[in-house]
Amino acid sequence: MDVDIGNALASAASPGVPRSYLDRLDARVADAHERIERGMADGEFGYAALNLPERVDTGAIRDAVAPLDGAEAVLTVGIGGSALGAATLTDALDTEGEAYYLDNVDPAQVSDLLDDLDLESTAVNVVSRSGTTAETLANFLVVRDAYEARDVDWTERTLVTTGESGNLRDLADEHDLPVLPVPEGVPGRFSALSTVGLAPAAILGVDVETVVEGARRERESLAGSLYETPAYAYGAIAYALDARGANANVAMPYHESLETYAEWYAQLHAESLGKDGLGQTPVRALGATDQHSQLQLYRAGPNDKLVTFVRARDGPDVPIPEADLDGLDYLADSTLGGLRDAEFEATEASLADVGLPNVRVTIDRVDAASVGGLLYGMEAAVVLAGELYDVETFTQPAVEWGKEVARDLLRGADALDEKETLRVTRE
Ligand SMILES: O=P(O)(O)OC[C@H]1O[C@H](O)[C@H](O)[C@@H](O)[C@@H]1O
Repeated sequence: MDVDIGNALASAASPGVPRSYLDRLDARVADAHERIERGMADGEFGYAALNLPERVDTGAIRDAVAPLDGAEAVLTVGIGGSALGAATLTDALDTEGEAYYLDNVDPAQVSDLLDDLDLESTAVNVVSRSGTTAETLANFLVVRDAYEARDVDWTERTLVTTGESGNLRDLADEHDLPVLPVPEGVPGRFSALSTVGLAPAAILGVDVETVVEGARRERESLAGSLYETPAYAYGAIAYALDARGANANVAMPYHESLETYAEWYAQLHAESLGKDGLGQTPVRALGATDQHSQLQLYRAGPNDKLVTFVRARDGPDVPIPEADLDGLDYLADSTLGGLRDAEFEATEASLADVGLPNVRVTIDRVDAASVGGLLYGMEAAVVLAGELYDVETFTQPAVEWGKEVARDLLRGADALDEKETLRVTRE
């Protein structure tokens, strides 16, 4: 990936980052890079994720998914990092068959989806790093029950990806289900390029080797200067802008197929950097759609955000048919891609015009190699930012707190504290 951070400099934006500060920050980037390389070399928790392009065994993934060959759909049951990386890949890339995700415990959604699916031809992919996540286990039990109710053998259609122990591992052992291991030292939100993210894509015919190859090329670009490393340039500018008041980080891809990427990035960013009272609030947006909703606020609201555009240089296109209509002459000889590009450039210019910092991330195409590179690059950006913020990038204690409390409530514990109430009701 390439990044253009020009519109985030103090010469173009307010808040903006002075070049002289970036030059000084680059010395810290060099130190952070050394720390990251050391963590990678030692396989330290979290840093090990950046080794995945060299370490992930796509052959083992292919072997594990082989029994599911012929499935027309894959239903992944997982949540957070155990669903978002896979969903980003299967939404971005062409698949042979449909990918569905149960990453919520909404009863209406779960039953509607199960009612609609042809379970006979649907593979089930259950993913939980810890093997204990309540939502995932509950959904899996409901899915299993639905297969049994329709007399379809779920054990022949299920693949599990989990750790060495936990409830999910026990279930897999009990029913002799094929199990892919979660990689050592890789937190869920950094697992897109591992068994966790790649297995559903592999079942659906995605060229996962090329995804990994794209990530490997991005890995090769990691060097001790933000001026040489697109991923670090992005991580450094986001960090420096946050310190200057850009407290929101808007991911705005200009490709419908990258809409889920913005969700993936939101988790990666928020869980990694939202610590010790620090961190930008991630916002998901989609170009050109959100030009017709959120853009009003971006241009005319407070200058408290960084907008990150993600777009491909090249891709499929559709000509806009001629129409003999007054006022539509500007569409003559144009294409949908041309219109989208013009809208992107107009949006970028409109934000630059009011000094709202924005960054342009460019990939070659929305294809396996480029998406692999994008995911890897953004992971490296977040790891670098974590070093600059000096936070514990790879933990998520605040999320764990909520998980514990939910479990206690289900076990019958009383509400923790008296909740303050001020109810306003209709007469
Ligand atoms: O893969 P699991 O152990 O089921 O965890 C799923 C998700 O659970 C929690 O919410 C964590 O904060 C996430 O980082 C994780 O991705």
